[in-house]
Amino acid sequence: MTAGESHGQALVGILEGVPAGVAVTSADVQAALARRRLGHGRGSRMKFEQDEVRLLGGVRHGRTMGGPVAIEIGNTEWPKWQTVMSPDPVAREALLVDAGTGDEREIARNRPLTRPRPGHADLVGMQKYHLDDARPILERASARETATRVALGTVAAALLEQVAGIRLVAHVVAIGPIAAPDDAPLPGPDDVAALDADPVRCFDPATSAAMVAEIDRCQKDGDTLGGVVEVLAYDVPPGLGSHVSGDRRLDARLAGAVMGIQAVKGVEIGDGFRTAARRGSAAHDEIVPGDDGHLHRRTNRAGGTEGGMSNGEVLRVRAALKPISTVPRALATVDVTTGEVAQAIHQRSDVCAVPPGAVVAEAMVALVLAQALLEKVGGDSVDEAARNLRGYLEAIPEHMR
Ligand SMILES: Cc1cc2nc3c(=O)[nH]c(=O)nc-3n(C[C@H](O)[C@H](O)[C@H](O)COP(=O)(O)O)c2cc1C
Ligand SMILES: C=C(O[C@@H]1CC(C(=O)O)=C[C@@H](OP(=O)(O)O)[C@H]1O)C(=O)O
Repeated sequence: MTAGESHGQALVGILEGVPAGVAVTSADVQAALARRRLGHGRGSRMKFEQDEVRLLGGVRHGRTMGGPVAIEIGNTEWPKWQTVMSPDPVAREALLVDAGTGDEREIARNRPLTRPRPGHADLVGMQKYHLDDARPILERASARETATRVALGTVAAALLEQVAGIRLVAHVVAIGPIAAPDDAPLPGPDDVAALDADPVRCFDPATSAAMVAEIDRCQKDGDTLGGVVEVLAYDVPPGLGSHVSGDRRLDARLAGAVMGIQAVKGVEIGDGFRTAARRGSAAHDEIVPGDDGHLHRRTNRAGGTEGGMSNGEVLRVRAALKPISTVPRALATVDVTTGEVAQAIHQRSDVCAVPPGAVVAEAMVALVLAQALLEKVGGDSVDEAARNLRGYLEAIPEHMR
């Protein structure tokens, strides 16, 4: 669960069900949040605002204790917003459009937002809550909230690695029309530093350069871009999730969690939509006996799930993000106070949020996998969960592994 607004004092996240003994520190969370701030095409806010992390509960001396983990992320821009976003009532005069400061930015902050942006939550939110100002809607719709998901995802990722050796990596495979070749090598878990160093989190250098150029062209044109990200999870044991009901299927749970990220409009597991165009003989992953006495797959088109369960292959989840809806060359809308045609709100925004989208998608996959792993193996501590996992895996007959 997360709470907090884009320009509020802080965001707060609570993660329940974490076993004791997961090694995690504020520095780990801070490092994950720093990765979410990276990416060519991010707006000016990413440069001047900082994420101030505080582990408020559930962790002692660098280890979880078994209770809910609570993480606060302070917004360092709060002093500028403390009147506009004050939780307690403020004097009416303080909210007048020009509260006497003459400062253009102050005036912009106080002005009611009456020109809803096509593609954002503004208009439908105003309709739903009977509002004539979009502020209360966009504050919570904003993807600022994804900072909290990444913070909680850090705990989930630590749990996955420490219980099961599962490691995740996320990368960008397309920005606008520029896509990495289908046969480009996949990044492994040891390639995270290289991806962090790439301006668009793309593993293919030539594609990365073309993506940066496309973002620059787009910015010059006063426009915005979307794209496609991919999350890979290595060493996921078979049997997480379940075939027995739709809501327990791992693929369904991954799709729901990833689709829940702001701006995500499509989710694929494995080859997803491309599989739909193939014949069955070219769509599935044949099972072959290996020289090592274990079972192997010739391919991994399924992307690590069959029948709603992880199948032991690398998990591959893709998400399509639409272009940012706060378009600098603003789109047509209506001013809801006058009914006149107008240009949509635009003060500042990201040109492209696909690289941070990859980091957020990784966090969501980590959260889903952590829950599915604990459902499978149980345990109140990391050691107990790891022991249970070993017991489960050892009980799979040798010739079936
Ligand atoms: C990391 C990230 C950053 C975003 N930055 C912006 C932004 O600067 N401006 C904007 O209009 N939308 C931005 N968005 C997208 C909006 O939050 C999103 O489009 C909006 O909440 C409406 O939800 P929907 O697109 O899922 O329908 C961002 C999304 C993500 C994942
Ligand atoms: C603050 C973040 O992203 C924000 C997400 C967002 C939106 O509408 O989703 C709009 C922008 O905020 P603002 O309008 O204040 O510039 C982004 O900067 C963040 O990711 O930390």
